[in-house]
Amino acid sequence: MTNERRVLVHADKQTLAGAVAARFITKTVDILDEQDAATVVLTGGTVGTSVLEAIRESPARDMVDWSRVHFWWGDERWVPKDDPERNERQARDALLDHIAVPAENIHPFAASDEGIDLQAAAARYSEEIAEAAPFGQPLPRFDITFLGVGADGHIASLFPANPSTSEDGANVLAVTNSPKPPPERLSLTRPVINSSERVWLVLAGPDKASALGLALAGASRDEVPVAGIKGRRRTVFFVDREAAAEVPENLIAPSY
Ligand SMILES: O=C(O)[C@H](O)[C@@H](O)[C@H](O)[C@H](O)COP(=O)(O)O
Repeated sequence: MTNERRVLVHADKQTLAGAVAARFITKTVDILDEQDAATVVLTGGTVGTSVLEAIRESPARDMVDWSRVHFWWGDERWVPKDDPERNERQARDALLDHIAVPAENIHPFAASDEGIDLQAAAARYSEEIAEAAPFGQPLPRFDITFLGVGADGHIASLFPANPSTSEDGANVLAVTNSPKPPPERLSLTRPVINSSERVWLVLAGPDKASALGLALAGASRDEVPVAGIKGRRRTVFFVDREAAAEVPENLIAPSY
């Protein structure tokens, strides 16, 4: 199988979430057959959260040995720990609080009410990522990284025409001018995201069609950040029909 970006189209958002959940469970079981642990990077956003809910509701859920799965985040909103807008809070409600994953396997960003400022929170997460890396390696092996995609083509908290989007000298960014509220966020940088073995992008709805079409047609990664995303082994766009409206036919994988 090549590392070319693949587009898998599903009838609607609910079907998409169910299909991604099933694929995630199967792939994670396979990874754990070959490795001691599986490392997953979660995304915020409604589609990413729907996928976590579908994993929770899957009858196959506990085929995964959750004790060997680690969870990180691609980005986080700079809000208090228990704010319902916090990606960690939404992921715990959707899945993490419902599976037997050890607390020490969950690696959230700091929250705005934990006594450090945004810049220090970015530095701390960058250090935690580096500390989790195998000896001699700069980064952990991220086996699956989920990303939602904004209508403007943003991924994580990397937004168009924003100098921080092309920042590649750090692992984690402090974002202070996000066009998507809240304005202050924390985000992995593009090189860290692209260090992932697999990047799974999940998007649904007609408002995503333009960004996806542009990205696959070769748009600038600074103008359409999702255009600059590519995993080391696999890059799969899981989309619904509405989001696929501007995807060239030859890029759409046959649906079984
Ligand atoms: O913290 C966030 O807001 C997300 O990480 C963000 O990147 C999100 O994934 C996209 O905006 C898509 O969101 P939807 O899936 O809700 O369209």
